[in-house]
Amino acid sequence: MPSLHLDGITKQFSRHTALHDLSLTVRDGEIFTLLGPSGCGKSTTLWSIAGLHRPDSGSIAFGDRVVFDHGRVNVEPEDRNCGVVFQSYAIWPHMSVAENVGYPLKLRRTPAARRDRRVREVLELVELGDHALKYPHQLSGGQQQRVALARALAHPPDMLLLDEPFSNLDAKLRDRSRQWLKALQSQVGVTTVFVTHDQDEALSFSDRVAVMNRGRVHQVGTPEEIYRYPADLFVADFVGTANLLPAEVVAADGTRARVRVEGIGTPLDVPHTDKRLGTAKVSVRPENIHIHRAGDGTGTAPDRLTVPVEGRAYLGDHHRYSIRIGGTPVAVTTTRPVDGAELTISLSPEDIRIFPVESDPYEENPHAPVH
Ligand SMILES: Nc1ncnc2c1ncn2[C@@H]1O[C@H](COP(=O)(O)OP(=O)(O)OP(=O)(O)O)[C@@H](O)[C@H]1O
Repeated sequence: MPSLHLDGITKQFSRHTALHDLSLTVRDGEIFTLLGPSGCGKSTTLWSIAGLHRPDSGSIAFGDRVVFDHGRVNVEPEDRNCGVVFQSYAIWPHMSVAENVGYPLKLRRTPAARRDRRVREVLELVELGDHALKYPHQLSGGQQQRVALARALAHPPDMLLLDEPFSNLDAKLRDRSRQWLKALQSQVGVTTVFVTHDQDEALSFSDRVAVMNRGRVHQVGTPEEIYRYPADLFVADFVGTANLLPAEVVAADGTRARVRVEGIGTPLDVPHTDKRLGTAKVSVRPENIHIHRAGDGTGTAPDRLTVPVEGRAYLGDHHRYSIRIGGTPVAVTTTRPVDGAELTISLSPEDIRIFPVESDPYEENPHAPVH
């Protein structure tokens, strides 16, 4: 299966720039997810790969095969050999399941006997072997989506492109469908680009993730890299829950920094590769805020803070507490409940990420239109 290379892709819609000089490499056989808020350009990227949008600059290659090079090459969508599945199932209501799945093969004039064999094969693959003669209205939403997937796989595609394919399914079915599709994808081994705005889906489903905002890629990494080492404030805030606290970097040597966090009495010594000093925000995940319990020297160390509990929620496998550090609302989670009206906490320097505020375009002007 080929890898996928996007180089310098820009796409304008009249005066609006949907993609800014976007470059990405998707490795052979991996599940690569485009994650970002609504309108950030995920679908535009996917459609450009499929040949349904024509970018205004840049190039796209499937392995060594250039399918788009602005002004020079533009391979028609039907010749790119992409299997595409959209959010709406887009299967034909007047055709049976087998006819839907066989349609791309019919278009390619595959002989009937070979077509029937392949249809049976892919229907087995998506576990719909017994439903070949049914019509879409006789199937559940999840089954209809599997028909769409079978149709995308009928003529083995070079790229599988999935645009929010689970978003019409309820939470439980969505979860089951993800697991099932992940197993299927590793069996088929097809290079897959997956679009979602759902961070849980992106983290649980992908080999690697590109986090996008306003037509730009902010970070590419494995789910763990994205979650544990967000590249900037936007990624920290968008992926998972992050408490963002105002801070001041007072010393930095390129490996560690001393940072004063508003509301914490003593400066913290944090791993940090940037040498810039001054205004910053620190991000700390709710599960990384340490709760000190009675009997372990509560309140004696200068880096500890005792604050009122402003809210509490039981969430099945963990408990969440709302507190404030300085004036900032902060969420803290723990698997062991805490009694009492106050919480004593500290921040572990190893779990803190520092983001210089000036360096983050999202932070400078989060609501500016992209032109
Ligand atoms: N055909 C079009 N004409 C004009 N503007 C468009 C067109 N398609 C997309 N856009 C704009 O380009 C930007 C990116 O849209 P895109 O659909 O790629 O975002 P997305 O990240 O997929 O969002 P969503 O999750 O809501 O589908 C948006 O501001 C959108 O309004």
